[in-house]
Amino acid sequence: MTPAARVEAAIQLLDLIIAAARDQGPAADTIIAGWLKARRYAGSQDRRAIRALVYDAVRLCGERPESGRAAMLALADMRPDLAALFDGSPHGPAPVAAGEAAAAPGLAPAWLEAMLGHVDIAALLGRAPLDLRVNRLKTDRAAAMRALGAGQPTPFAPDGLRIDPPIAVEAHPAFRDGWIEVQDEGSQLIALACAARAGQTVIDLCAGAGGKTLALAADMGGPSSGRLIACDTDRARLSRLAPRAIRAGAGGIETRLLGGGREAEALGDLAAGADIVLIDAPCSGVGTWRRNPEARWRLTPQRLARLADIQARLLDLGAALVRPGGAIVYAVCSVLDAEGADQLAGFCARHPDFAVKRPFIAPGEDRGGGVLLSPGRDGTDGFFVARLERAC
Ligand SMILES: C[S@@+](CC[C@H](N)C(=O)[O-])C[C@H]1O[C@@H](n2cnc3c(N)ncnc32)[C@H](O)[C@@H]1O
Repeated sequence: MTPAARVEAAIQLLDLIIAAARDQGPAADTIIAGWLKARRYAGSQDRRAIRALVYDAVRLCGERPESGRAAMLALADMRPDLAALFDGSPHGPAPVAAGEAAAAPGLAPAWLEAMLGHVDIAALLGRAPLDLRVNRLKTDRAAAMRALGAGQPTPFAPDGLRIDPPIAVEAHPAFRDGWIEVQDEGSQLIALACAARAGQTVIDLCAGAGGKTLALAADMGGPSSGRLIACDTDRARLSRLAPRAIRAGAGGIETRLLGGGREAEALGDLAAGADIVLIDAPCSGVGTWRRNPEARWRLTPQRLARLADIQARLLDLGAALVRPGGAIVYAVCSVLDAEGADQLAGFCARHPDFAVKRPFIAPGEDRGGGVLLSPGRDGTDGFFVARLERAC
């Protein structure tokens, strides 16, 4: 493909990504993968170049742009090499018309930027390294580093490896043999905040495909040394846990599919019985903008309010599941107070029998009783995490 044709391809992709963000369609990565799959003529260099153009343009535009072309023109305003490619050549973008507007550069939609004064927003939009968690049920960090021939220990999580720039690890024997899982250091720290131990009853209330469940299983020395119950309302996600657990040598994890709004019924037998309840709640994902920068075009104040309602409900559900002396660990991959510090304040007002404890010694910044992790400060994705201990 010519350089101009790559720019035109990126414009077409941006149009799809903008529409998907407006209509709650698929994520940018999924759109790009599908689009490229259907265009076999694009070679590996074309693919890399198109992907880079798309993500550079997405990162540059804080508000959702009018069109892919407006987004690419914003990038071209900063890069004369790109501007020169709007030349009307075959398969390339049409020349810029007189008065044609480029999208305005920015960090985030104005309403969100106003809620993010306490974090480095530009760092939220930076490029993420690849973090791995070494599976202690199978190996240790030094052996995994030797097997991979790459990586450095992450600064805080004892089983973390950071690979920067990222490499494809899914095809590596160490991955196939269950030695490693792809997991941001922040997620590893959340599992560590649970301090799950052998013999305990641990509920992962929003387990998804089990990323943190597997870390909890490793901390428990394997789930057969206690009870580890992974729950979610999403059948497809939860069904991905079993094969991952087998690969990781962590068979025996119980799974429970919950009905949305009827979660308490499905968990009645566990009332006041858990040592630990991890609530890795559904959230806006503001803390993962490094990986999904277009997510900032999806969020609306209404959607944020709906998420906050679900989070408060899940916290109350968690409170009913914890035994006296047990703990809830509440986490969101968001740095918005509406999903973090404000949720914690509401919970404490509703449940005076719980006390807030710092979930780990380092890293993170204290915020409203919990801890905020952020890419600018801690090098992790953005998270809010809190540990709530129930009085004996
Ligand atoms: C942040 S994700 C969890 C990620 C997962 N813990 C991991 O480490 O990979 C939030 C999960 O909450 C689930 N969820 C949404 N509403 C729920 C509810 N009412 N009860 C339980 N899980 C819910 C979603 O399906 C989603 O998988």
